[in-house]
Amino acid sequence: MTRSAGILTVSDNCSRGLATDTSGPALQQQLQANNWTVVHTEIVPDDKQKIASAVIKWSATNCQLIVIAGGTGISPSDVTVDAIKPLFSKRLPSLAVAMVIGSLRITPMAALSQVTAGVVGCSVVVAVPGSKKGSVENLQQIISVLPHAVDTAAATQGTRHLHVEQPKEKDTRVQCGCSRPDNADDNQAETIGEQGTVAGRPRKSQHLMVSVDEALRIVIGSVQALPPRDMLLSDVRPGMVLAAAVEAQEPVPAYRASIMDGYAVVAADGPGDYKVIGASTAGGLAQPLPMPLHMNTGSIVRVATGAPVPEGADAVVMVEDTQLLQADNQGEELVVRILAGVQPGQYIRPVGHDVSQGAVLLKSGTVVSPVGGEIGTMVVSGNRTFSVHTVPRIAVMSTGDELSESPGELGHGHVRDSNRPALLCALRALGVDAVDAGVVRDDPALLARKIAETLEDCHGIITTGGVSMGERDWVKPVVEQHLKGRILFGRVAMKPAKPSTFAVLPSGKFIFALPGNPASAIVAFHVFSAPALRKLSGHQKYDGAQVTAVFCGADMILDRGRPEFVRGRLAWSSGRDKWLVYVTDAHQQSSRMPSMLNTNALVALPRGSDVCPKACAGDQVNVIVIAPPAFE
Ligand SMILES: Nc1nc2c(c(=O)[nH]1)N[C@H]1C(S)=C(S)[C@@H](COP(=O)(O)OP(=O)(O)OC[C@H]3O[C@@H](n4cnc5c(N)ncnc54)[C@H](O)[C@@H]3O)O[C@H]1N2
Ligand code: MOO
Ligand SMILES: [Mg+2]
Repeated sequence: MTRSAGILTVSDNCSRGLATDTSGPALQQQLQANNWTVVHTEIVPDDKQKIASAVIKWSATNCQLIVIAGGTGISPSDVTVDAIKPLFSKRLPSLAVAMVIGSLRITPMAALSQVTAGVVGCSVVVAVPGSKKGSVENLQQIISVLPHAVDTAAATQGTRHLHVEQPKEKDTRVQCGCSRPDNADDNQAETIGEQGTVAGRPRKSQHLMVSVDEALRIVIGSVQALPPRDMLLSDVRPGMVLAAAVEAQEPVPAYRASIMDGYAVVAADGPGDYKVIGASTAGGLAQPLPMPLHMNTGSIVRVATGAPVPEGADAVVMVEDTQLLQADNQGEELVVRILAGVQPGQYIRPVGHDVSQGAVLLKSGTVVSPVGGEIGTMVVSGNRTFSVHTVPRIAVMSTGDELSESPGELGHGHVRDSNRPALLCALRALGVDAVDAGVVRDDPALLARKIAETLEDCHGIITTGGVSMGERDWVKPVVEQHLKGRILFGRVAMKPAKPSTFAVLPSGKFIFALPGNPASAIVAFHVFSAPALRKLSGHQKYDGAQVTAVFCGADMILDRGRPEFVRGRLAWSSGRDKWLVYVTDAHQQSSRMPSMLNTNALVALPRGSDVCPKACAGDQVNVIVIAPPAFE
């Protein structure tokens, strides 16, 4: 029986093409010789996010073994271990010990390596040194036990129970992804109720509580910028990101242009009376001389702002600095007096004055802003099409039997579906192609079908509701059991939005399963989904506007249980010459949609304690800016 493996080479030099990867091919040969099928190979730089991203991606494809070569040393650039450790649902320290003991027999240098192993999802991940010899020698120490290791990891995943579908399954513990099988405090394995019934539902969350930073790292590591495509300017919208630099195909202006309405003159002629021999108007219409206009010393040509300056002229005189001496009976000017002295070059924009041909006007990665400057500059460049990252197509689905879509009277126990319109609006503001996937009832089979159908033509989906501990909170089990997705986190230490969930499906598409409480859904969207969507859209800076030099306008009580994202209003205080942030609303319950009103910043408050119960007016706090700050 062959098993699947991926080999990830971590090396700055190899990824830049400055060195040849010899470890990857050597490991591939070694694995194949031991009956493994190598299904993925990739080279990434020493970059935590890129390493974590590859591991998450391969793990989501059910790749059984992931061998990472490189970045396990002790230099500052060695980040492999830091990148993968937070992803482990289980550490496998003895595999690392076996590698070290075996390698020490070969070289004392093995004492300096940080070889590591653990479980990510259903994949066993092993990090070995980057040298060809070191990587092969280390893997050799454990190669005989790896088949058993991956089978056990996979079998454990197989016991993952869905409380609706496997009523006989006793063990409610979760063994994969972000679940925490080994945390007795947080998981109550035994229940007295029959599985598949309300009484038999798990009475503790099955999902590891991760920090906001960790959750964000996982999200960002799981998505990549969508590929570029050529686009006509008329299709470019704010929020789109250029995937290639834009160079000027032509100079601007393409001809010597007048800066003023007046007369083109020969500067050396100086003040005096001159015959007007023609006109150059914007658009280059010339009368009576043919284009290009040419004039000689002793004569002048009437010019408009932006019109071509005739050949032979080297300055423009403003009409205000002239006097009309003679006109014909059709009203045409015949003789004009130049009143003031003239400097050569005055009021003429030379060719290429604004934009020189070949200049890089917009760099790759430029985000098209609503200001209009990027679109205008793209036009000016003279290009027809532009390489732009594909815009993510993201669906929003509300889940819940209680949700009403119609504006009429509400039935008892029903609530209006506010999350979906709110998130569709937030998505559109990001420049994302937002798809309304409607409301779906709390029915696992229906939910699975609707999510799968929606994802057929979307890159990802945002659902709200059904991710907590209720007996009709089906979204997490549906993702894992029906859709075979990998939940990368299912609880985050934050208030609101604790049950925020992120999962990747075997297709590589993702699900943000956000809590149903309206403020929770919107906060989680801005903290997790928005950065991911910016990255997907091609933004090079995607982590949101995290600002630190902001001060509390008034005291803010700190929550004792969880770090809190308080809905805040950030405004420039001209009186105090500072950015101050105030809580929008004293009622910050996650059920209260109006707490989002006037919010332009999420204030990231730490957990409170007896020693530090509040952030005081004037204290510096961190905020995530989610809408333009105010000037009040
Ligand atoms: N035993 C526990 N109960 C709850 C926990 C917990 O840890 N243990 N967590 C609480 C937290 S925190 C949150 S947040 C919510 C999350 O709930 P769900 O994601 O399961 O969402 P629902 O149960 O479906 O709904 C919660 C609430 O939100 C309203 N809702 C849902 N969808 C919408 C919508 N589209 N528009 C407007 N309002 C919506 C729904 O009617 C409920 O009132 O769980 C806590 N419980
Ligand atoms: O996390 Mo929930 O959003 O506190 O209500
Ligand atoms: Mg619930």
